[in-house]
Amino acid sequence: MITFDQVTVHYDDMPEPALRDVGLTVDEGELCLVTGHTGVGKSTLLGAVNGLVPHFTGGTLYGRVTVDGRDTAHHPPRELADVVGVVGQDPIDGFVTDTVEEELAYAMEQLAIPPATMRKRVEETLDLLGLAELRHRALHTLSGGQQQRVAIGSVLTAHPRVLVLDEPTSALDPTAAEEVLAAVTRLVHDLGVTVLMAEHRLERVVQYADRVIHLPGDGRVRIGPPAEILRTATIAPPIVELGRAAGWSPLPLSVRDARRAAAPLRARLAERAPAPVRPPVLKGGGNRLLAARGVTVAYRDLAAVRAVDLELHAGEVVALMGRNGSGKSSLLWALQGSGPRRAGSVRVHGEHGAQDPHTVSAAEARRLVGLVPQTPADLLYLESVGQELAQADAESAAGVTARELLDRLAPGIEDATHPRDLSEGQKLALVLAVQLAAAPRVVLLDEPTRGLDYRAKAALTGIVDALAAEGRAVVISTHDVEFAARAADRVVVMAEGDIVADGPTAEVIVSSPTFAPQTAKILAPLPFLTVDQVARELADTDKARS
Ligand SMILES: Nc1ncnc2c1ncn2[C@@H]1O[C@H](COP(=O)(O)OP(=O)(O)OP(=O)(O)O)[C@@H](O)[C@H]1O
Ligand SMILES: Nc1ncnc2c1ncn2[C@@H]1O[C@H](COP(=O)(O)OP(=O)(O)OP(=O)(O)O)[C@@H](O)[C@H]1O
Repeated sequence: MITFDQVTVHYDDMPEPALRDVGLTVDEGELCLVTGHTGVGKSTLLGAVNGLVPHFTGGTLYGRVTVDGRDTAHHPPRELADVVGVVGQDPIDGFVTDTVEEELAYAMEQLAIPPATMRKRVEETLDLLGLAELRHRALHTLSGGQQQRVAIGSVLTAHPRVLVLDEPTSALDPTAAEEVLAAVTRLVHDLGVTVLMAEHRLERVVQYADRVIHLPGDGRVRIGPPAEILRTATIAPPIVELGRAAGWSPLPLSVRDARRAAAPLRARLAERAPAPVRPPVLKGGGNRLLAARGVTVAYRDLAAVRAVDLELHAGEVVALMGRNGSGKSSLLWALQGSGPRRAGSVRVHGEHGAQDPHTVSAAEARRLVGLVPQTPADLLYLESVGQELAQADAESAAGVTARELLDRLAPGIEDATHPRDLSEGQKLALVLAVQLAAAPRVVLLDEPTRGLDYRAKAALTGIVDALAAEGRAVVISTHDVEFAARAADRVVVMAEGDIVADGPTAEVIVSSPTFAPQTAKILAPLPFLTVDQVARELADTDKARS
């Protein structure tokens, strides 16, 4: 269905090609997962399938890509729209209309599908993706996850035979992600749709993949069965890390298989008490940095945040979790001061006593509370990476430079590169570096792991740990349960604008079928959250024995 024949893609001004001599064939009805570190060329590979690369991105494509027999060199994306549906990494970028219903119908209108069929498919898709209540909403008023669902829906309505999905679940809550992936898998199994999907959160998708295309980073690709590729890949979900640490063969890829393989491991770990979980940071242990009382955010008659009380203390890393649309971003913007707040108060303790970031100057507010938004590229406006970094350092008083932070998150980005030409993960890493260099008292990160590989997430965990150790408070709104398990001491869960749970990470997420990380699911009832904890425990057991 899709063939790449000796494909090399070279972007102008880049020293090395993004793809080099790639040859591969994806059969009809196959679901292929594309993996690789941040910025290795996954989006480039996906973009080449419908000709977005190079027709829209610039650069040069050598070799030949065909889809359903059509050569993309001679068919621009528009002429492939009846065969290939593409969902890009940033849903807002792809929207062409104003409301949910219009967006769902747009692709079909372009293909001149009869109105009666269109109507039926729009209704089906609204149900399939849980969008019925939002059908008349303006797209720009939707939460990040709601927008991502619309983007996926708008592609599905056209019934393409090939689906190209670039990180399709990055903004979705765990349940929504499962539902969307189940829907995609059904298309593959029942209708023979061919899917090429790039995703960093392998724990969510690997069990659905027929084959994995791994980009090791030199522009080439390896393709093979998931278990075979993941045995040696530098990128692996927790389940695979655990399997490697425990020496399981064959490597299980689903929690169910892993639980079976894990019986001896559970027995060995159970021998030792006490529980190994990282001791929860006591709430109130550090100084109180932020106190929010009765914070209410409403958009006309929709109450997004309802009278929320929240305290943040020095040294805390808090994960803010909850369904799409539960009010997380609205709460963060209200805490930061520039978002709407209908009622309530926010006090941040800075050099000049307790201040409301909403009433001080923008520069002062930045030193109190820093926020990295869900679409970080909005914050990049200079001509080069170097200028962005220099500007951040000029404004900051922190001991670490923005360049140092960037190199820890995404190594190898040159000063001269235009921010526009960075991959999504690289853009995020740049914005994180710029914001964190300012070292505000309270750091708010809205879904900061989109586009980040496991290595970058580990680096981000290290950076937020260091910020906390310096006496700052960090709040991370995230759907990435594996990241939350590693990075956060405390988890706050929101539902429909309320805080419904607040406590130490282990307590809040282990007991939750939605938020439990893979390690917890595999080793339950033992209280392990991460592979690192298991590995440490095994090392200690070995030491005790010898
Ligand atoms: N239009 C462009 N012009 C110049 N360079 C580009 C362009 N698009 C991407 N690049 C570069 O090509 C490389 C591969 O980018 P690509 O977006 O394919 O990576 P990716 O694997 O999808 O990354 P991520 O995991 O962050 O989504 C990156 O180094 C990026 O900076
Ligand atoms: N400008 C707006 N106008 C109207 N409604 C809005 C607006 N912004 C957000 N909403 C609605 O408020 C609710 C909360 O949105 P918010 O973005 O805070 O959720 P979230 O928990 O961050 O979601 P996600 O996990 O999908 O990012 C959602 O139902 C959303 O549709």
